[in-house]
Amino acid sequence: MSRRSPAKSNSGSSNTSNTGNSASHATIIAAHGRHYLADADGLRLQCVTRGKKTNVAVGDRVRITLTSSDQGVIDSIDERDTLLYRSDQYKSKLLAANVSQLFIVVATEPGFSDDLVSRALVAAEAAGITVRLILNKTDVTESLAKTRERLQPYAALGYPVHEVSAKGRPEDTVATLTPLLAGQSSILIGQSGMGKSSLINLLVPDADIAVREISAALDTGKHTTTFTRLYQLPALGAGSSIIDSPGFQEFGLYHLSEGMLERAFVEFAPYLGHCKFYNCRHLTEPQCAVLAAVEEGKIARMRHTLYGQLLHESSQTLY
Ligand SMILES: Nc1nc2c(ncn2[C@@H]2O[C@H](COP(=O)(O)OP(=O)(O)OP(=O)(O)O)[C@@H](O)[C@H]2O)c(=O)[nH]1
Ligand SMILES: [Zn+2]
Repeated sequence: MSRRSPAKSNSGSSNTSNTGNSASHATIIAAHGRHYLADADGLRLQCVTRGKKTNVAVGDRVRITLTSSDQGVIDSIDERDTLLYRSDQYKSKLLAANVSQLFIVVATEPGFSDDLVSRALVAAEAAGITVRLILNKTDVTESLAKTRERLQPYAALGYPVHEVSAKGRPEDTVATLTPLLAGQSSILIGQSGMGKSSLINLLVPDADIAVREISAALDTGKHTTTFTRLYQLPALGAGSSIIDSPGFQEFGLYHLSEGMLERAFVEFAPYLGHCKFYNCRHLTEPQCAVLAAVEEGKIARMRHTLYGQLLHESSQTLY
C-alpha cells in the first residue's frame, strides 16, 4: 500500500469472464493473514487473494471466482466508500473498509488512554468517518465523575458520548445503541478491558457461534480474538453491520500527510489559513493562529502536543 493512499481502492483487473467458474459478489467478513471469509447472500466462502496481495479489508465488497462450492479467489475489490487503517514506520494495516461510523469504547475503569482516543479520532476524521464515544461501566460510580470530566474535552469538540453499562444495565445499553447502529456500518474499537466484547455479545446475539464458525473456516486455531470480524445486523434494517476489531495498543498514523493532519484536528479549523505563513506547520512559526489559540486556551494543549507528535511520525519514511 502506498503512502498517502486515498480511500479509493484500485479495483484491479477483473478477469472473471473467461475462467469457466461462476463469479460471485461478496462482502469480506473476517480476515486472518491472507485468508479471508466472505459472505455472498448468506453463503460463506473461504477465499484467498491472487499472488501475495494483502490489500483486502474486512468490510470490502469483492468479486470472487469460485474454485469450489465454498471456496474462491478474490479477483477485484469494489471502490471503497471509506478505508480505516493504521500504520507504523514500516507497514500499514487495513482495519476496515466501507464503515460509516467508528465507536471508541472507553470505561470508568480501567482508565483509558487519551493518546489512543485522540489517534482514533484523527484516523476517523482523515477517513471521513463519523465518530462516537461509548462510555461503558457507568455502574462503577466511584470513578464516573472523574471519567466524565476526562471525556468533556472530546464532547466539547462535538464528539457524542453515549453512556452505557453492558453488565449493569444491559437492556438500557441495547436501547441506547440500537438506534445508532440502524442502517450504519459501524466498527467498535477500544483498549483491552473496556468491555467491547461484552457490548458485542449484547448487540449480536449469536456472536459466539459466529466467531467459532469463522475461526474454524479460517483455521485460526486458538487465537480466536485476534482477528477482525463483521456481523450483519439484519434486524436493524438493510445494510446494518458491526465490526469487532481486536484491542488496539498502538495506533500509528504515519500515512497521514501534513495537510490531512491539520484538518483531522477539528478544533484547528477556525484558525487554518490565518497564520502568517501559508505553509505554516503550527509548531514554532511566528504569528501562527493555531499556536495563538493554544496559548489562549481555545485549543487543548494535549491535542496540540499530539498533533506535533503525529506530524513527526508523518515525516518518517513509510516503506
Ligand atoms: N462493572 C462493569 N464491568 C463490566 C461492564 N462491561 C464489561 N465489564 C467487565 O469488564 C471486563 C472486561 O470486559 P470485556 O467485555 O472482556 O472487555 P474487552 O474490552 O472485550 O476486553 P478484551 O477482551 O481484553 O479486549 C470483564 O470482566 C467484564 O465483565 C460493565 O458495564 N460494568
Ligand atoms: Zn500556524
